[in-house]
Amino acid sequence: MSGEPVLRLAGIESRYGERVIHAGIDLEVRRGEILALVGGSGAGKTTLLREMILLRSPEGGEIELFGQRFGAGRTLSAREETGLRQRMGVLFQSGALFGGLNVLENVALPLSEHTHLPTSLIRQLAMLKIELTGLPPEAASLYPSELSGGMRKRAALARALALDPELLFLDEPGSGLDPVSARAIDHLVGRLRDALALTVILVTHDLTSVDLIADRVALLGEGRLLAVDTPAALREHPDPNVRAFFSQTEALA
Ligand SMILES: Nc1ncnc2c1ncn2[C@@H]1O[C@H](COP(=O)(O)OP(=O)(O)OP(=O)(O)O)[C@@H](O)[C@H]1O
Repeated sequence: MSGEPVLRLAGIESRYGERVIHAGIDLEVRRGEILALVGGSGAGKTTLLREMILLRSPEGGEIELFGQRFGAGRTLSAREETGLRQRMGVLFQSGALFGGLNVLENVALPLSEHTHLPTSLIRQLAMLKIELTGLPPEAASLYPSELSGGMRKRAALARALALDPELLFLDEPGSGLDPVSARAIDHLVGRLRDALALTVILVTHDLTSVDLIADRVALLGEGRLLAVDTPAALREHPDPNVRAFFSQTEALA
């Protein structure tokens, strides 16, 4: 993976009141790669994810997304923000599907909000995304409460892909799933990355998932990035804290 960076973090500082969560994070995410963001509970993964998806502004430092810079010193205009949002898809941990809408309506929603396409075309595009995520066509008319955990993740993924994003954020995609379903989601993410030339940022606790699909891993701890490298290299890393993260996490798994 040697694509140009689509996302760059420079000196990111994040605080809640007096509490420092990030004390200077530098990271580049290259086009076409799957980068896993890992770290102990409370390390600040979700906070960093929220900053990357424009839901939170860092207290210091700068983010460059698709060449556009923003952060503590520069806020985006509403128009710039909308432009960036349309180029990224987010799969939230909860799935965040609307319970009152069926799968087709959930997946069609971003298309009806952000495009002026005719309804019939929106339905066709939504069906395409539903099928891309491995759901059977019959699932389109089901409501979230009628889906299994794995199907719910797939439906949420179909919605995240609705606007053909270049960059996909996945927050704990395997959470709440049995190991077989979690591995199926990993394989799906890997296939979608290849088929759609996506760049993927994956926040996870699941090291099996990291080994299966991540090209690189960024390990957060002590307010900084302790290491960024391939999963194999991090297991052999010279810093014992980095190696310890992997052995402790594996011992707990
Ligand atoms: N809105 C908030 N206000 C105050 N403190 C917060 C807020 N959100 C998160 N924190 C604190 O910031 C720290 C980092 O939280 P964050 O959720 O980013 O970590 P995480 O690595 O995603 O953790 P986990 O793996 O447990 O989800 C935690 O100690 C958390 O309690």
